[in-house]
Amino acid sequence: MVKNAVEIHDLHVVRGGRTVLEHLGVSIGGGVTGLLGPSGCGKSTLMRCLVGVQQVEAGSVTVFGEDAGSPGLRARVGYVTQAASVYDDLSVDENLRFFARVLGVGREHVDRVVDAVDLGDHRGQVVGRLSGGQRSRASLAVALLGEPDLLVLDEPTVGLDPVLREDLWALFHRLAERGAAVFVSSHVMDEAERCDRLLLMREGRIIADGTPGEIKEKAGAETVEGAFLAIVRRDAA
Ligand SMILES: Nc1ncnc2c1ncn2[C@@H]1O[C@H](COP(=O)(O)OP(=O)(O)OP(=O)(O)O)[C@@H](O)[C@H]1O
Repeated sequence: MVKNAVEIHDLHVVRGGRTVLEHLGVSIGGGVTGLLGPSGCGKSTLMRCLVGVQQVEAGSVTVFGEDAGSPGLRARVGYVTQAASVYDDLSVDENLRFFARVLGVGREHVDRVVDAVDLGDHRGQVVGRLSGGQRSRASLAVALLGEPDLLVLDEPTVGLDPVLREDLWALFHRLAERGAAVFVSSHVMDEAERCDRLLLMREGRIIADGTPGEIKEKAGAETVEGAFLAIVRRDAA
């Protein structure tokens, strides 16, 4: 199990003249860590910092001891954005074989990741004709090709039906059990319970950090959503 996959210190990000992340500090280790907060609170921006594609005003982000985005991290970090990152005019198989070549991994990995995301029945189908959920699973399959030690998943379950959501969360836990650090964002509070550790975010700051149980207990709330509201009200008082 990875202990401190990610170390963030005093991270400050301004986008479009607005402060989006405010002197944020946090470490992320093994297991499934959820980043939850309302739309626009800065989740995607934080994830972009982890993979080294966000311009930052101040602070540092290291991943496995190296600066985020370093070439040495390329094979160790898998990143799935909200937009599908596969080619629409290629089939699932063709996409995976192409990315396997780019990443320098053997073809046998294609079978593994197709099974992992349960796209076996759609291998030969052109991605442009898949449903939104199937397309996001194809993107996830690409991210799994290199067997990353850190998986950064930006709202991977948006638009998926409850059964697929359940399957994907089970997959995240299987990956974490095999030793990967899995960092998943969501703005759906009912996904919180599925995380080993939760970071609640609001307006560029982390306002709670703990297991779902710890966060609820500390806030005196029955649900994570209730805890979020209680913390916001307490902060405003
Ligand atoms: N390219 C950009 N230029 C300027 N500002 C941006 C840009 N992208 C995002 N922002 C702003 O940064 C803030 C944080 O956006 P971000 O996408 O990180 O939020 P989020 O929590 O991921 O939201 P969502 O859940 O809706 O995806 C928002 O106020 C947004 O308007």
